[in-house]
Amino acid sequence: STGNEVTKPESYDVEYLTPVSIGTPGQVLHLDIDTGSSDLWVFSSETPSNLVNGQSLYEPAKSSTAQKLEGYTWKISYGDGSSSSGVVYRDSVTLGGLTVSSQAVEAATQVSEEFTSDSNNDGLLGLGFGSLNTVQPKGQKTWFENIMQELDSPIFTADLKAGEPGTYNFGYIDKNAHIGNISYVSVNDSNGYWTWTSPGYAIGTGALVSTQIMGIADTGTTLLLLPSTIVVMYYAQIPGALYDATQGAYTLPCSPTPPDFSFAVGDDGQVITIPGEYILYAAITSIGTMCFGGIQADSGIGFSIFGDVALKAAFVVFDGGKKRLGWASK
Ligand SMILES: C[C@H](Cc1ccc(C(C)(C)C)cc1)[C@H](NN)c1nnnn1Cc1ccc2c(c1)OCO2
Repeated sequence: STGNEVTKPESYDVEYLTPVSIGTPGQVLHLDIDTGSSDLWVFSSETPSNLVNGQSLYEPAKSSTAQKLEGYTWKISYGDGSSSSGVVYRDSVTLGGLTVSSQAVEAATQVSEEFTSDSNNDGLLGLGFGSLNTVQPKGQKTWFENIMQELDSPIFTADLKAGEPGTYNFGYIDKNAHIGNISYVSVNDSNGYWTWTSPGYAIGTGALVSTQIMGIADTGTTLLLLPSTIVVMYYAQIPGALYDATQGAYTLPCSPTPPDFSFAVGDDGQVITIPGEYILYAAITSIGTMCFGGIQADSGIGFSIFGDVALKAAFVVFDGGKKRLGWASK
């Protein structure tokens, strides 16, 4: 089988939300598909009402196929400092027309302020590797791990776009969604992430700098987080760019458009070029002269993060069968 689903960007492409149907009859929630985590958790009837602020709720009591996993709990904290925790059900979960009849659905009984204030986000659907799942006493498989063997091919693809809806495809590669060939690189899943190594980068029209950048392909992170040395080099090319200690981030003038940023994939010379305008993230001053940089340092994380700023410049194949990533321009 194959499937596909549209995913829509929130403002500034901070995240992309995808409709997912849970339970019988289906309860549609809009989830943040996140290849950098492996819990499927949702706002629910068990989320204290003072922590709910417009989100849609999963109500297991209204699903004839919901089964409570007695004694099972989950608790997750994310790299941005946000967190959530709760209890666990098994229920039917349909994404892109594909149904997993017995998927672990983690109902939140606690969410941090960042989730409460994000009214359109009803939860996360992790598509990392199951080893990252936080359910106790037994870790649960992701939706993709559960559907994989039914797919024509054990893959899914991400085609995120700047400021417009994109697509997740499951089980097939849409040849019309990419230009030129797809370069594949091996994935090291030992830390549970889609971890790969880029052999180099280029700034603007400059020559490729050969250096290994080890990072994760992460649909759930907004920005491109790279080694500080590369980030300093990039912003050094931009008059007026500066590290704003109060924001803890690099900022740059909102015009003119900054240089493109390219990263190499594989040993066949494939490069993905991020247009400079993707690196002009939100304006930080009301007069709109200075912008938040879409490239920031990965300091303290231990690896780089190829988040949405990078992913929306590419067509990306997440190959669960061969544990590899495919990158193509589009
Ligand atoms: C942050 C997201 C997970 C998330 C998504 C959305 C949200 C809100 C809805 C409340 C907006 C919170 C959290 C990411 N997903 N793989 C993630 N989950 N765990 N680590 N990361 C990536 C990381 C890791 C480290 C860092 C970082 C980022 O920013 C700064 O330092």
